[in-house]
Amino acid sequence: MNPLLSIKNLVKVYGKDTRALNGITLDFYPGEFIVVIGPSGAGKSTFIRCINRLVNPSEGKIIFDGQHLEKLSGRKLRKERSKIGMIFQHYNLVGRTNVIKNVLHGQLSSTPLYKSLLGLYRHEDKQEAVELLKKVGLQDQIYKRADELSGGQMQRVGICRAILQRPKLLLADEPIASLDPLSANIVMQQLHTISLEKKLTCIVNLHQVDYAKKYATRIIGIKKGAVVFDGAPSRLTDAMIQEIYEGKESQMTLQGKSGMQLAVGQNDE
Ligand SMILES: Nc1ncnc2c1ncn2[C@@H]1O[C@H](COP(=O)(O)OP(=O)(O)OP(=O)(O)O)[C@@H](O)[C@H]1O
Repeated sequence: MNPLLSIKNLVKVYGKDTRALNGITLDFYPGEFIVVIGPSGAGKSTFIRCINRLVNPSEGKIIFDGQHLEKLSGRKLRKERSKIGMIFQHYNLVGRTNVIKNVLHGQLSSTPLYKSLLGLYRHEDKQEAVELLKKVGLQDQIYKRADELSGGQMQRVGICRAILQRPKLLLADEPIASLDPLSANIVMQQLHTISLEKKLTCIVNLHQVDYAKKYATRIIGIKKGAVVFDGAPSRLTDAMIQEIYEGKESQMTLQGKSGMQLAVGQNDE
């Protein structure tokens, strides 16, 4: 099987000498649900954001669906980017706009500007938006303003928006970091279920090792901008987790009572 995404020797240097990514080479295959873990400052967000060029890499290649994304700009970049859905930690919804319009924003790249300004969305897009919102249990919130929702509900809207874009690849940058454990559990479950149903390739940054083990088909551990683990969840031993989070064991609970309270704490390096 050909990879959907090939990353070759990806380097990102911020400013003069903050080397956030130190030469990452990875292939991602269709249908994988990949969770990226690592301590705070390891480079997880930078890695995810380089893939869709929200952050421009300093060196390396990003070959997605046969296109060298690192070489693209303008309209060509926007076209390729429209095949990559993104879910953000802080949701990035338009607060004063209602839920369904926020979801329909996922289709903006393929909707003519005048139509989106007039709110003239395609019937099939509206139908699918409603279906998606039902799937995540938000059928009663469709016409509510986004800023009236809870964090967990907002993130579920964020998932629907990304899915309505009909992406080949879904990126999620700490999608549950701002949520309480119960909402986090619901969001992860729904993200996983929808990705499976739509046969999407999904790359998710998480601080919670337990969720990584529960949902990932493959876990990638990043430390100081380099890959230090790449394998099946069953291969991620406690010793390996300690190695990845070296010196931060005290902030990490490996087995919480509720089975979902296993956050790896952030530090302020
Ligand atoms: N815009 C930026 N300008 C300068 N340095 C940055 C910028 N963004 C990130 N960095 C630095 O790059 C390194 C990697 O940061 P990044 O946010 O990618 O890590 P992370 O693993 O996602 O961390 P966290 O889990 O805390 O979000 C850190 O040293 C960080 O301070």
